[in-house]
Amino acid sequence: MLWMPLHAKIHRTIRSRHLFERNQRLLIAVSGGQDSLCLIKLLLDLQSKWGWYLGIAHCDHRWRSDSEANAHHVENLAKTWGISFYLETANEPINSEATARDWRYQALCAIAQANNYQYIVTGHTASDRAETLLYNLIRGTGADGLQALTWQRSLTTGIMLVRPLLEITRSQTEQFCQEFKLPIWEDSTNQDLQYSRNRIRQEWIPYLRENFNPQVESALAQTAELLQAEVEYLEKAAQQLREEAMNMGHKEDSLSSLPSLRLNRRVLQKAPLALQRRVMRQVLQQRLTDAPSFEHIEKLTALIIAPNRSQTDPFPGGVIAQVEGDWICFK
Ligand SMILES: Nc1ncnc2c1ncn2[C@@H]1O[C@H](COP(=O)(O)OP(=O)(O)OP(=O)(O)O)[C@@H](O)[C@H]1O
Repeated sequence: MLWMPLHAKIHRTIRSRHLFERNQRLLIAVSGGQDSLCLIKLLLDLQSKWGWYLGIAHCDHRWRSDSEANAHHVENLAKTWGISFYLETANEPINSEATARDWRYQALCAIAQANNYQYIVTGHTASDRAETLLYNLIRGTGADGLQALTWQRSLTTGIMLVRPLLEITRSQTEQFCQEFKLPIWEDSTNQDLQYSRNRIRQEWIPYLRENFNPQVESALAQTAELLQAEVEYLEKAAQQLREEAMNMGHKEDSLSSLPSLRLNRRVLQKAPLALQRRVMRQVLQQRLTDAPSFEHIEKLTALIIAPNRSQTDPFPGGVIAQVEGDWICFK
C-alpha cells in the first residue's frame, strides 16, 4: 500500500488527541465529496494497524436531482471496499442548509444507535474551520463561535462526533484524492453563490489568500484551535463561579419544577467581566428556550452593580431578574 505523509499525520493526530482507541467501531459519514472520500481512504488504510471496524453512512436529503445517483455512487464504493453501508433517505426533499444539517445528524445518530457504533466520523477540514470562523466573526458570536468546529463533541448519550481532518486543508484532500484516483462526486450546490458559506469559500478566502496570507486557512484554523482551549477554560471557570454565586441561594420553588434561582452579587462583583458575562449566559441558557442574545446577557450583567430594586425587562418567556440587596433574583 502507498503510504503518504497524510497517513502519518492522521495516525499521529488520532493517537496524540486520543480521538479513537484500538478495535473500535467507527461510522464514517460519507457524502461522496473530496473530504469524506479522503477521510474514508485514510481510515481504511490505517484500519489494520488499529483493528477498527468501519462502516459508511450516507444521508440522501433529496435536495438535488442527482441525489439518488450520489447515494448509489457511495454505496458502490462501500461494496468495492467490502464495508457495511447504511443509507437514510429523507421523507421529503430538504432544501435548507440548516434543516439538512439537523436532519443529517439525527439520521447519523439513528444509524449509529441501531448498529452499535459509538463514533460518527466526518470529513470536516481546516478549510471548513476557517470558513466557519469567518462566518461566525461577521455574525458577532464572540470567542465561542470562533473556536469553530471542535475535534470531538458528544451528539447524544453514548455517541461522539469526531473530526480527524481539522488540520488538513481542502487543497490537501483534493491532492490526496487525485493521487489515489478516488472518484469524487461533485456537489453542484457548492458552486451556488446564493449561499453565504459558498461565497466565503469561493470569494473571501481566495481574496485573503491572494492579498494577505497564502496560508490563511491554516492560520484561521490555528486561531480556532487556540480559542477552543481558552473557551473551554473560561466556561469551566464560569461554571465554578456560578455554583459559588448560587450557593445558599438555591431554594426549591413550589410552583415550578425548576429550582428558583438567585445569584450572590458580592461573589460576582469580585470576578472579571469575562466570567460575569459567561455566568449570566449560562443562567439564561438554562432558563430560555432560544439562545440568549448579547443584549439579554448585557442587561443581566448590569444588575451585578446596579442599585437595589433595579430590574430587567421580561426575557422571552416572561422571566425577569431583580436586585434584592446582595442578590439577583429571577421571578
Ligand atoms: N449527505 C451526506 N451524507 C453523509 N455524510 C455527509 C453528507 N454531507 C456531509 N456529510 C459529512 O459532513 C462533512 C461536512 O459536510 P459539508 O457539507 O460541510 O462538506 P462537503 O462539501 O459535503 O464535504 P465533502 O467534501 O466530504 O463532501 C462531510 O465531510 C461528511 O463527513
